[in-house]
Amino acid sequence: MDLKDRKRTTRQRLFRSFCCAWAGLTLVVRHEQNMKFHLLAAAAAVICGFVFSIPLFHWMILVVIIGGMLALEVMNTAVERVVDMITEDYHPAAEKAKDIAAAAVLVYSAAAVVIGILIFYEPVMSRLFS
Ligand SMILES: Nc1ncnc2c1ncn2[C@@H]1O[C@H](COP(=O)(O)OP(=O)(O)OP(=O)(O)O)[C@@H](O)[C@H]1O
Repeated sequence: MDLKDRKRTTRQRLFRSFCCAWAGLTLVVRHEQNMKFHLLAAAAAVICGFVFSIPLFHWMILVVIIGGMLALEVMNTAVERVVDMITEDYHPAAEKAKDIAAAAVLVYSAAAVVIGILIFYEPVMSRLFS
């Protein structure tokens, strides 16, 4: 913490932290293709939630899954940026770091798909065959 930061009140520091986090989020949304895809998938899940009138508990699961997915994509982008800052040349360690960060997103995406099926299978089937 520098001298300028120490002079700030707690509320000012909190507000500044929020502004930095917001700037990071808008950066990822604007520049990352994968984030746009995740947002589209999240919007589709929310629309399906309304269409099939899923219960409150399922909404809660959906919110956790969507929030986790977006947060993980943000962290993946942060890892990519840090690696790019360290080296722009090909480096096996850079490759491993980026691949491992991407693997975290892949694992969570697979879990999200399974949960999506568990939530929507029954309402979709009953709508189709009723
Ligand atoms: N400096 C590097 N050295 C070695 N391999 C790299 C390096 N940078 C990227 N790679 C390889 O290329 C892949 C894609 O890296 P890149 O930085 O382009 O991410 P990206 O395609 O933008 O990822 P995402 O689609 O998640 O945003 C990495 O997973 C890694 O395998």
